[in-house]
Amino acid sequence: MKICVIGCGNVARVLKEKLEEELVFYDRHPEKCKELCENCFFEDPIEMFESGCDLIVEAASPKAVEELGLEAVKRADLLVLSVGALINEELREKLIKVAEESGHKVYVPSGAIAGIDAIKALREVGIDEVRITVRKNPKSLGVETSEEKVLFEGSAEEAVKKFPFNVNVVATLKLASGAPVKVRVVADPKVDRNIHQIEVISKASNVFIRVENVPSPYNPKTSYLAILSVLRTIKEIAKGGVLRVGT
Ligand SMILES: NC(=O)C1=CN([C@@H]2O[C@H](COP(=O)(O)OP(=O)(O)OC[C@H]3O[C@@H](n4cnc5c(N)ncnc54)[C@H](O)[C@@H]3O)[C@@H](O)[C@H]2O)C=CC1
Ligand SMILES: O=C([O-])CC(=O)C(=O)O
Repeated sequence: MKICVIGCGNVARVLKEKLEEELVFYDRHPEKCKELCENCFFEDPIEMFESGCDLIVEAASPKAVEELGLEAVKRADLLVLSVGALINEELREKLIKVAEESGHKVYVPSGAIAGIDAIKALREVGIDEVRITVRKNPKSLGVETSEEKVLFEGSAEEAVKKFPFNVNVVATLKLASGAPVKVRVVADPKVDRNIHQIEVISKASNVFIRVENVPSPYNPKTSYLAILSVLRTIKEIAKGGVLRVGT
């Protein structure tokens, strides 16, 4: 399997360390790819997409999904990590349409959260409410404060606009649940983990999820779990397999 990666940052680095598949990269800053590997990067994303990718992994930014998502999914299956971009219904629908027309898939891994399996199942009875509190060290949220501070309370749509590199998980919750998602973002100098606390209220179950994620090695904003989730998704795609576990 040949995997083409958009973005040569933290996620890309770990993929390079952990995967045995053939990997090639593109980044709007080619010097970042050069650091990663001298001979396996492209300066032009379309050239990379046309080099015969089996899977394109977006590990860059919501902006990259807007700029390159459609061109990517025309040519291969696409895994989107900057899920915040998909909260935009117009872009999401276009991406789905192009994927259908070209016979490709769009994968959205669970990323830095858990419980997507139950949330998808509960959709069958309708979900009344989803709430998430994202708690990170102030440094990860780009603020300075010596005490706990609520930076944001509002909708998923507003949250992803305000914190494009910190709350992609909110968009994942929204896509999985189909319900309104109420978001709080808290800067907490006492924590050194990225903590996501989720409550899902429905007729069939109330679900309470708390993940306390170790930040990833090259970017503390991004939880290591998010990269593990990408790795596992790629391995399951590569393996095919008949046994599918989880909703
Ligand atoms: N779905 C989820 O649960 C999670 C999603 N993420 C998202 O995954 C993405 C990757 O994360 P990291 O590797 O930690 O970020 P990073 O900041 O370490 O690396 C991103 C790389 O992408 C490049 N890039 C950004 N915009 C681009 C564009 N428009 N075109 C080409 N290259 C571009 C940057 O130059 C940088 O080298 C981020 O958007 C992050 O917010 C992170 C954590 C959890
Ligand atoms: O990695 C995390 O903890 C969450 C994150 O940055 C995001 O959702 O964008």
